[in-house]
Amino acid sequence: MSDPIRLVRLVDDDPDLLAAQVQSLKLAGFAVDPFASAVDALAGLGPDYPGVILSDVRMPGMDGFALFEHLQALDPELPVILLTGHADVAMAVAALKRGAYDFLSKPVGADTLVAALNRACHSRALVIENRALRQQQHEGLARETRLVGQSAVMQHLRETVERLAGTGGDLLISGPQGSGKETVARAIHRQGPRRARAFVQLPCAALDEARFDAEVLGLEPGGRQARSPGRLERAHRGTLYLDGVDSLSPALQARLLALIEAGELWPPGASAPRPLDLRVIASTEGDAQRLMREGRLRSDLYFRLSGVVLTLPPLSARREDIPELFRHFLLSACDRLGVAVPPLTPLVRARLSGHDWPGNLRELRQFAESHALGLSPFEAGAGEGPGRGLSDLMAEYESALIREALRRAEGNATRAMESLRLPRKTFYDKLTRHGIRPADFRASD
Ligand SMILES: Nc1ncnc2c1ncn2[C@@H]1O[C@H](COP(=O)(O)OP(=O)(O)OP(=O)(O)O)[C@@H](O)[C@H]1O
Repeated sequence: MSDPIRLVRLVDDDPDLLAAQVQSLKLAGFAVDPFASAVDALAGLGPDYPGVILSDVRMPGMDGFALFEHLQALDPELPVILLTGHADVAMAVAALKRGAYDFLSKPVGADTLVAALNRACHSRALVIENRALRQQQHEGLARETRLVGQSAVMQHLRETVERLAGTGGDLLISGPQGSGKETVARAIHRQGPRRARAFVQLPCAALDEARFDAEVLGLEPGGRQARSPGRLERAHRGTLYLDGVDSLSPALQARLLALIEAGELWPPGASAPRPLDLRVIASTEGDAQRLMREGRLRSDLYFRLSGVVLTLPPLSARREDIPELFRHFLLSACDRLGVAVPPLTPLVRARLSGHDWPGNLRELRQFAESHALGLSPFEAGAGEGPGRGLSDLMAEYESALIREALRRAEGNATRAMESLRLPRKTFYDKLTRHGIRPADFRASD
């Protein structure tokens, strides 16, 4: 994500305090719109306001709590920070439970205020970005995450997804690599009661002790709150997808479970806990019960999640879906790359019907994408120089995909690695092999 917009609508009926706060926030780099009353602050405010609200509580006429109620009705995801006196703390805690972003007891130190506003702006930017992405999906990208396939297994799966989505409960999805676990989890989220909230993926394979605090809790080394919220906080009221939960160490599984079960988070320095309300969907590559027996999945976590277990079959068990899936991936790729749809050759057809697809849908998708790019190894020969064999073409394709992922992630190696779903070591090995440097994809300041 690019840097968030640091825009604050500031409400205080005391003109001196208002002027002082405007000045200090501007000095800290915020754009500030000051208002002397809640009614003025509401005027002209739409549901997609890109900034955040900072309001005093005690004001004549409409007070800060009433302003919060109006803002909740306008856009429940708009961060509202309330500045309270000692006497209002109980009500402020109640407002927090109803969705206020934070409250700060007066007098507030400049650092505390700036840190809270930075976090709120970041969270707002994520919400706005998510909305834009959702909009794009509705406008055509929906087919990227549609559950394609007419086999009996797929039809049954679609019905199950629809039924489970409505229950809002936690669940576990198991299936071989690339078989569609995340796609199914997203479909359940999208059709469920939390669809307007975030779907946050947590790639468990990438987490060790050090990265757990940063990724899950949004903490910097040393325990300070980072500018961007952790994934748990981002998933509040939405769905948290624990991708490959069995790859987390047992100790981290226990920590994660304790956090989820507590139903609240205590960011360092916070005056009250933040509520944490999650739907948890976890995935494992192997059979979850076996993983539990082998000690790779803690039994308490298993029992929390295993009320419903969905098992996805390998692609080889539903071969009749292969042609439709291939067409779907090919059309999506051509659309995205802006290239004409290449014809299906007998060799490609033979591959589709003859290969076992151990990498399941991901492998089929990559095959369709390489065909869209004219890199299909089975079509090599015409137009390709002598000596360019299958492995050259595959290497070229792999390098192109990694570069594209880094470009999209603006040079952020972790994000690129996650989007490619590669383990850290494999990703860095590939960077070395192809001579790719993430820094080359970062915008120069
Ligand atoms: N039923 C489906 N219809 C269309 N596309 C699908 C379907 N299932 C999966 N895909 C696509 O196949 C690819 C792999 O799917 P996904 O990432 O959901 O698998 P996964 O099981 O979560 O993978 P991993 O084991 O690596 O975590 C993705 O590109 C996804 O968009």
